[in-house]
Amino acid sequence: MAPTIAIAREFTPESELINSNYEHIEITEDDTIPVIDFSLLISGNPKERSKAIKDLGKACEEWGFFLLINHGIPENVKNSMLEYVEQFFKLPEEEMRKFQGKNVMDPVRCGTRSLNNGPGRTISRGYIKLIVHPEFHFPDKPAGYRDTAFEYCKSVREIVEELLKGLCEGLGLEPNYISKAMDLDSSFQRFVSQLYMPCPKPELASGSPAHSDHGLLTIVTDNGIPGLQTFHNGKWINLRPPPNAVMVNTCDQLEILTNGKFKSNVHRVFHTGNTTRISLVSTNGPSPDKLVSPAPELVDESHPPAFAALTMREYYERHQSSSLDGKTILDQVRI
Ligand SMILES: O=C(O)CCC(=O)C(=O)O
Ligand SMILES: [Fe+2]
Repeated sequence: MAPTIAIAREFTPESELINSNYEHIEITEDDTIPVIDFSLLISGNPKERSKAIKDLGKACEEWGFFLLINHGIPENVKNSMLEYVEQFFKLPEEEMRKFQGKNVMDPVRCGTRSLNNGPGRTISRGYIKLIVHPEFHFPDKPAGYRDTAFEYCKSVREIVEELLKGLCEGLGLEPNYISKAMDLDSSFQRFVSQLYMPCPKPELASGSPAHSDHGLLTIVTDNGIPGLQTFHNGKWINLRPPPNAVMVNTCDQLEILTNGKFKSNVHRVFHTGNTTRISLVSTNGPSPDKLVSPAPELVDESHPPAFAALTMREYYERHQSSSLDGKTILDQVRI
């Protein structure tokens, strides 16, 4: 079942391990995680919509994270996607090798990642990372995966567009401000699917490192096996979303664009136990060649520009070729 191919940069030699600032921190639960009802956001009822817009802005300011319900992604599409991911990682090694990719900007990359987070603390996960917009790159195996994924990624873009409209309105900007300024007709959308192997020795478990995402908003769903944690008020919060909710992260370029008003979310995966976690992660960002800097409308004497401009492409390249610990890349452009 375990995929065995690997990409060199995905292995971090012990000598290069970063001493994370996010280790040895309390892990807790929090029942005040914001929940946004998408049906109210797109509702024709102005009162409902304006309440949803207010809650959405508050979630991005205070958490950089929220659960989204009534989002309209059909349950059967999500379930098929999860099944296809499982089938994909069962493909024979020589089939998978075709999708391996060679460098971080390749539109199709898959492999395994073993994270060596200290003596005996190794986890294994299979991943496939695909650029799905403006051009749709996707493996042709297993049969049906590509077509279902096309629908799934399109639904995600539509949701993101509506969320961004709501966020713009909340900021006092024209609803299509971000869409126009960041040329979202050719938005940079990436689809990542990860399969976290069971970790039979829970005391040794770790997961993907603490990081914030590139892009504007990330939409995450999973197979119901928990593992994702968000960093909030100095603690790690376990996320246990109800099955009908998707998880949404505010990402670095939304923090840049809003000149720091919305905070990108630091999160990680901490997977333990005898179960396999599968996640579907879609990052949604500006058009690859767009220079991303604070919106002039959100800059004034008391809010000087907090970030230097960088293209989406360059930001992504840095993000993919660095060892991340929290907001590593955002800190590089912070003024
Ligand atoms: O696998 C997950 O649940 C989330 C992974 C993640 O944070 C990412 O791919 O950026
Ligand atoms: Fe992430």
